[in-house]
Amino acid sequence: MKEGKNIILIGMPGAGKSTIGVLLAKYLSMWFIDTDVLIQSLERKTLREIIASEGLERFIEIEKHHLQTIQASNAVIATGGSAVYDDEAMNSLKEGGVVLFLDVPAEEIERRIECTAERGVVMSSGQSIRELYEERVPLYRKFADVEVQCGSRSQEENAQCIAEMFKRD
Ligand SMILES: Nc1ncnc2c1ncn2[C@@H]1O[C@H](COP(=O)(O)OP(=O)(O)O)[C@@H](O)[C@H]1O
Ligand SMILES: O=C(O)C1=C[C@@H](OP(=O)(O)O)[C@@H](O)[C@H](O)C1
Ligand SMILES: [Mg+2]
Repeated sequence: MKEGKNIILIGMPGAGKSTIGVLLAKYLSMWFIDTDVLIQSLERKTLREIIASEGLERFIEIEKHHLQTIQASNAVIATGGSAVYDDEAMNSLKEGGVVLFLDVPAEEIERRIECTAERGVVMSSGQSIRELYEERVPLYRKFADVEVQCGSRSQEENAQCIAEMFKRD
């Protein structure tokens, strides 16, 4: 990988972007940015509060704004699962590095996420995780340079395996 390039993680909520991302940054001596944490600290509200007060569409606009203002290099960037709803934001992230889709099967995501309302997931009322997965996978694939199957390995194994891919480059 070219010096200074970012590694951008995309995927479903609960796929492990945040937990694997921080390990990957440690293994590769890179910065780590969690865009959810970034948005919360800049907005001084939790994502759940933003979604509750502003609604889903406005949340996506706020997320887009903050994703477009990221000026990072040599960073692992863990995005929120809804980042792919905005083409411009994703293209601006993609310009700065390699986009990895961390794919975890819908059944495993269902096991990991007990309450989508509590987590603040961008989904319509009555939509199931499986339906959300089917809606989003084409979007994750649209922006991904690499797809990594993360369902059957531990977070450390996933991070090690991804780190090896980049050490070889
Ligand atoms: N193999 C695994 N890889 C990543 N996370 C896992 C794994 N197994 C269980 N988990 C759990 O799933 C959750 C993943 O959450 P998180 O990293 O916040 O995902 P995301 O940022 O993609 O929403 C964590 O609670 C983590 O402990
Ligand atoms: O997929 C989603 O709709 C969302 C995922 C969350 O991030 P994680 O993917 O890190 O859980 C966060 O950005 C927001 O609550 C919306
Ligand atoms: Mg996360």
